Amino acid sequence: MVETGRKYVFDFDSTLTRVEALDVLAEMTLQGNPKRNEIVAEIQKITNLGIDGDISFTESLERRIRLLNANKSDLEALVKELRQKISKSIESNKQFFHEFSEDIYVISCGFKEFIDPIVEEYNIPSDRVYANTFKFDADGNIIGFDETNVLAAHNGKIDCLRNLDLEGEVQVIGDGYSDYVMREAGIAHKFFAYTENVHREKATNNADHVAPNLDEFLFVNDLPRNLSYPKNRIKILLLENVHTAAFDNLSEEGFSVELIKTSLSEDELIERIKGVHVLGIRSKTQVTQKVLDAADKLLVVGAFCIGTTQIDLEYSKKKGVVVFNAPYSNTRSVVELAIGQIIMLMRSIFPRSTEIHNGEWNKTAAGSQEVRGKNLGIVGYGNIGKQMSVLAEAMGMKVYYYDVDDQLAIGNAIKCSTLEDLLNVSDVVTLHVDDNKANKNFIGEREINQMKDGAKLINLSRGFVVDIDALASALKSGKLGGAAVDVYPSEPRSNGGFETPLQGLSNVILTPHIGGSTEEAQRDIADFVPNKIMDYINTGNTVDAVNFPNIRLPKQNKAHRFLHIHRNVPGIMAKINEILAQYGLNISGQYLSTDSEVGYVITDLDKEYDKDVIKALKKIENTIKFRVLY
Ligand SMILES: NC(=O)c1ccc[n+]([C@@H]2O[C@H](COP(=O)([O-])OP(=O)(O)OC[C@H]3O[C@@H](n4cnc5c(N)ncnc54)[C@H](O)[C@@H]3O)[C@@H](O)[C@H]2O)c1
Ligand SMILES: O=C(O)[C@H](O)COP(=O)(O)O
Repeated sequence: MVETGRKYVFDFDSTLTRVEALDVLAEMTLQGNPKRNEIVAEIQKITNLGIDGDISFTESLERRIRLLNANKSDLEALVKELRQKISKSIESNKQFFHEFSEDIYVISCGFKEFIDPIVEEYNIPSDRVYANTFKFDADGNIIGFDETNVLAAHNGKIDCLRNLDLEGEVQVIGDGYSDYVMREAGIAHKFFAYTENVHREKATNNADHVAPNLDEFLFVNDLPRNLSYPKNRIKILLLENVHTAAFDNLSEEGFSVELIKTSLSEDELIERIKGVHVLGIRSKTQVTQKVLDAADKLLVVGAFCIGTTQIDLEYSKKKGVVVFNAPYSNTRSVVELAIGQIIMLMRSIFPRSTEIHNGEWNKTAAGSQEVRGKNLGIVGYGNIGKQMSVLAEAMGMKVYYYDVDDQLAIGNAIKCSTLEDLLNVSDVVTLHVDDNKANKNFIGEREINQMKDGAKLINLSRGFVVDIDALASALKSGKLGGAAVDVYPSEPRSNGGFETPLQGLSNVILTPHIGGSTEEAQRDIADFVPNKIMDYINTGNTVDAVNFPNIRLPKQNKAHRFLHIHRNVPGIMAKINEILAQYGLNISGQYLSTDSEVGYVITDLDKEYDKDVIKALKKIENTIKFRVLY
């Protein structure tokens, strides 16, 4: 970073601090006043009218001071309060204010009495703070302001800056009308609309650049900063109506997030993925090779669900794109639905309910049985299968399970060594195998014929697992006594029309892939997946990534972190370390995790180093991705 000869002119209220100081003062002085809320609202209204230029600033100041009813003794408490209200990204970038102190000015229509003590801590001395001053009476009451000060007049900042006659490029950073007019009048060279605390259209519409925080301002100017890359520059695209809490979590972290209600087709996604750093999807969106090739900035795919076969995991890895999912958040929701379905199917509740809807009373015990003592066959004894086992036993069912992996029996469940054994014995078969494509048509005509006559089949796993035509025939012929189906070989991308051969069949419960769609599950996923995403973006952690070498990194402590993803071919590690040694870097930690395809090396090092090392590391043959974090 180079000394630029620029001058930086900061506004105070709602820029350096998150608040308008006079509003805070009003809140304090009017405590106990029965009309407090009314007066505070009036003061805020007048503040905004002044900031937006709808009334003259002098008028706004006069009117507010009249309503304030403040005393000199209140100012100490105000300063104390303002110290707690420094803008977040200003506070985290103190280094900039210290290093560039000589070039930083504050020009504010606020008052030196409270600005000076605040900005002093940011190395800005009183003689570089241009602001109004109060007038007090003999008892210390604030009765007005120094009217001869240029800043007390309408558009006073223009005159103030003109009088300063600063050399070099002058950049103004502020949130309001009075700031951008300095640029408009030609006294400042650039105006940065600062939107970390308030977003004023008049300011943003007239800005040379909108800075959602100081990180952005420092990044654009290549100035020393606390963050390697401003978070607002990280674009996140969330599809398939993921819970809005995910949007809130990621936006609050400072990322730029877009939420789309539906899934997108491959072509649409290819169009939208450009410039996107993080893609959030559920089970419908196909992240194919073509999509990944079009993704020029993609770092992470977050599957806001359990299944991940909709994502080309191997190709993502080759591209250095890390994939996370939510392996447990909706487990319980699926299990509860399946339990409900077992009872509904065994009691033939849906046919009885449909009859009544059609105006028919059919009280009968035919085809209605208790679940107590019946055999439940669980196919796929993973997270969902095991919870099913516990709840079904609690209802008095006898549980049998079959899994391709060696799974430990929970409770009194009985392990079957073949699928056929399980199918032969079960009154209800429930499928919870994973979404592995090898499970296509895993349950077909042959397997259905191995089931007991009149048995029920439940599929909440994946649509392709069951040959749906074979299932429809078995239901029509009476071989099976009922089915509950939540997933289909082909599902629409958004809500609307849908057809399946299972429609209209008796004792068949059809649901639109809602096994995991409960408020609780979606809310939990909306915390779980964003946390994984943020951890990877902010620190490089890949714990729980489904396609990538997992690594839990220690906290970065005043260090810069190099993240190097490469194809796992011999000699890369040696090359990385050769370059680090060549540039004489002081390494405080190095971590490596590999699988057969990729290697992920993380190096923590002292802040001071020759930045050319980055170019050299990026040039190493077989490098897939490289990032610097601080
Ligand atoms: N309907 C929904 O809304 C919904 C919600 C959540 C999960 N799911 C689906 O439920 C399924 C299970 O989820 P989970 O979290 O329990 O997964 P999991 O990975 O924990 O368990 C799957 C189990 O199936 C076993 N398995 C795989 N293929 C098998 C086969 N051919 N025969 C026998 N066992 C086999 C695996 O060994 C594993 O133990 C997944 O397909 C998931 O996508 C659907
Ligand atoms: O994989 C899953 O978790 C389920 O199939 C749920 O998927 P969804 O979030 O698209 O409903």
